[in-house]
Amino acid sequence: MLVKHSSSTVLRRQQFLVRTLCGSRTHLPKLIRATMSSKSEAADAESVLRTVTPSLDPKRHKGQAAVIGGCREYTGAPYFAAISALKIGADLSHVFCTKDAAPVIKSYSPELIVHPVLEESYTISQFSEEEKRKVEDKVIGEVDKWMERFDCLVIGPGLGRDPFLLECVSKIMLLAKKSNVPFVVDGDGLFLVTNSIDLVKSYPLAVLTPNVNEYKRLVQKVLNCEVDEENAGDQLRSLAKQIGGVTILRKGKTDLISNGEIVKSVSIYGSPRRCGGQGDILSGGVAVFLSWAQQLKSDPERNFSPSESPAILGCIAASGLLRKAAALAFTKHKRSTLTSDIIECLGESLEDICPAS
Ligand SMILES: NC(=O)C1=CN([C@@H]2O[C@H](COP(=O)(O)OP(=O)(O)OC[C@H]3O[C@@H](n4cnc5c(N)ncnc54)[C@H](O)[C@@H]3O)[C@@H](O)[C@H]2O)[C@@H](O)CC1
Ligand SMILES: Nc1ncnc2c1ncn2[C@@H]1O[C@H](COP(=O)(O)OP(=O)(O)OP(=O)(O)O)[C@@H](O)[C@H]1O
Ligand SMILES: [Mg+2]
Repeated sequence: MLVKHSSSTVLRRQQFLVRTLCGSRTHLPKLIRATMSSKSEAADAESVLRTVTPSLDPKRHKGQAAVIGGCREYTGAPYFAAISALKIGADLSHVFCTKDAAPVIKSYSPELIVHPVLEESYTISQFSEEEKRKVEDKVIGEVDKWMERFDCLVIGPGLGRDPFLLECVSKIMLLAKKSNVPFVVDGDGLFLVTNSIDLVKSYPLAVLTPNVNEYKRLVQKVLNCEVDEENAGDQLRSLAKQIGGVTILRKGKTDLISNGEIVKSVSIYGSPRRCGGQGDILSGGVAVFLSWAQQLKSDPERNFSPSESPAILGCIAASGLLRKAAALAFTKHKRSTLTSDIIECLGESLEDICPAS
């Protein structure tokens, strides 16, 4: 069993140090000072959530999200991302996964539309190159016929790292870009993108949501250096700029968000419980809030300033909501808090900030 190392003991120790020191920033431990002094502006996540979340209007069309992910090893991650998108407000949520993963994901919930279309190398190992190309075309075609219905994609939760599957997913990214569909890249999608940065470079509707490992690999590959905690905000800005202004949400105790121009931070709420799957909830949330923010942008009565990029707003809103739901779930379940408990708290948390009526 893989157990995620909890950083809460370290954090508790740091918080204790902050309280016992005399309050001057110059006396704070280096790591804490670094987080506080990085050039980022604290976002008002609740206000962004109120701005971006639409009222429930029966005239609106069905908003659809799709998750590209789910393979033999991982069925939880795509489920968490897709069900979170639904719980937050998507009207339909699709999952495109491998044939082995599909019945499992379907069995978790009848709410999801599950497409068993992705193929891994082992299923085509006997095929000639030409036959493999035909399979690839079929996979791409299966996704393409749905593409125009999607308001946003999440690419990567539980995708795995099979080379043939990742090759197909890189073609799906090209399709999404051609159709101007925004996408959030997470999990193994980031493994793919880190090795082929051009897939997302300069696409303004791409959001990358790296965790600590994924961020480290991105920094090493793109900036050719190590993660610099002392200048976390500036380094994130450089990274996003270097990738042509894509938006990056660097997950951590404080979530940092940049599009190469501005750097925002979200640190309200949160939970000390680090159960796996919280990043998947976040990716589904970013997809929904990003597509809502994009709809706001197209409203002629709204004047969008550069700091109100839909991708940035989507990240701030999703981060604020996930952290609130995680905090609420923790008050109820304490040490036994699981990702599904946090998902159950998404509705109550959003309702608290943006009542439905
Ligand atoms: N219940 C589930 O199904 C969950 C599945 N998850 C999925 O699990 C996958 C991995 O996510 P993590 O956050 O654990 O990923 P990480 O990249 O943080 O680490 C995963 C593991 O992969 C190893 N690794 C690192 N570089 C590698 C490489 N080049 N080739 C092969 N292995 C390498 C690391 O040693 C580590 O043990 C993602 O697809 C993610 O979405 C997670 O979202 C958590 C929940
Ligand atoms: N140390 C922390 N303290 C409080 N909240 C945190 C901490 N680290 C991460 N988070 C919150 O949890 C969210 C998910 O981040 P995390 O680093 O767990 O992602 P992940 O590793 O991709 O998760 P997953 O297990 O789903 O793959 C972040 O957006 C952040 O809001
Ligand atoms: Mg993850």
